[in-house]
Amino acid sequence: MTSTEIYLLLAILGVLVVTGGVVLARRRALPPAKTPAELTGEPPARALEGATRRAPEVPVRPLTAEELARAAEQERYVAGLARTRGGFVAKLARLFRGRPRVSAELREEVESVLFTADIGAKAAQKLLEQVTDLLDKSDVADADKVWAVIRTAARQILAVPADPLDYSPNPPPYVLLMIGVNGVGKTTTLGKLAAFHKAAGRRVLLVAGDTFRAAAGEQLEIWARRVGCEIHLGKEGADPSSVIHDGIARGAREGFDVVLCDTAGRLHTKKELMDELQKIRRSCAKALARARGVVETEVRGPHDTFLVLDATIGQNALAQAVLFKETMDFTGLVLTKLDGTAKGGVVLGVCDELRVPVRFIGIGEKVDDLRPFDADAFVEAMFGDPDDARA
Ligand SMILES: Nc1nc2c(ncn2[C@@H]2O[C@H](COP(=O)(O)OP(=O)(O)OP(=O)(O)O)[C@@H](O)[C@H]2O)c(=O)[nH]1
Repeated sequence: MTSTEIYLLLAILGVLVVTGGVVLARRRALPPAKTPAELTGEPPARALEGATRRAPEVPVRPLTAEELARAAEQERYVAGLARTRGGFVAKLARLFRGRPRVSAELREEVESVLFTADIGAKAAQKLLEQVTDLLDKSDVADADKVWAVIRTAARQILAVPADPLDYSPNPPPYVLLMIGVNGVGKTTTLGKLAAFHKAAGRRVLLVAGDTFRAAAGEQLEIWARRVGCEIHLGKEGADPSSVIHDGIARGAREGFDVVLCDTAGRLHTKKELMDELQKIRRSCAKALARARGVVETEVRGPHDTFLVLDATIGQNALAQAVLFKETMDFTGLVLTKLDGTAKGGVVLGVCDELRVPVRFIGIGEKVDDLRPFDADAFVEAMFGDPDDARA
């Protein structure tokens, strides 16, 4: 090796040593690489988990028994009112189908549906006014808005202000008189009501005040056996006022919580039969006054009198109720057979016209096919989700 070659080799070695020293020195000067924990600021275990973690799963809370019962109840309500929903509500829904925006021209069509529905002219007018108001504000309105306006107006009509029923008067028993035209469902409703009270733990006495028709007493006896409650029967052809008076007196004497009195069906046009109802009402007052130890004039009548209306006759039920009211006071309404008719919209008509609360509705013939009336649940079942109804 020549001396030149030796110098060259030494120079290369020198460069290498210096470069290596610089790199080592720089490495020492750099802080160590951060761990995932240090980068995220989380404790080490959680930070490492985080690298493989998915979005947190929201635990599905099982429904409570109460929520399940409520959902089942609404489902039953909806099923029971399926035919009613198929009436004017379905017709309205068809008008809005496929029209996300509706013009004022639709007003006439809405008017025609409402006024041919079995909801009575006044209720129809109220619903129409709401729709017109909305359409007047602009040339076109969102179909959803029109639908919502109809729902809200229907709810306002149905929500007749009323105190909740008081089944615990002091002293007991609570006395209810059931009245109405023949075949509307008085006896059946009483049987279902007996079951309703029994389930609530009340002692129930049924009173067979329909002494006109022998089969009526037997029908009520069948209900009493089915429900497991007692019955007070008069002789066939006996004066219904006296049978009902004695039934209430027995109810008070024997410590019943609830006394439910049936009456014979009658047409509101038959004066003598309507007079008989007045006499029955006075007998109730007399029996209750005795039970309370007060003078008769201090009691007006039974705690409640329910007029039963058959929804399948539509607007005729409304006319019936108006005429009944002229001669006999009633504190509540029961609309039966809503399961079998597209004319259930009459509920709107009677609520609007009479401003007497609907207390129960019948949605079938079975013992549990009676429902306390609830305006919200009814509107929900009738109008439901607009998209569903318009589909
Ligand atoms: N589908 C259906 N049928 C009902 C309902 N309520 C009563 N009914 C039926 O209507 C018919 C007449 O019922 P009743 O209870 O006998 O009527 P009522 O008013 O006592 O009759 P009268 O004693 O003759 O005045 C029976 O066949 C009942 O089963 C209901 O909500 N839905």
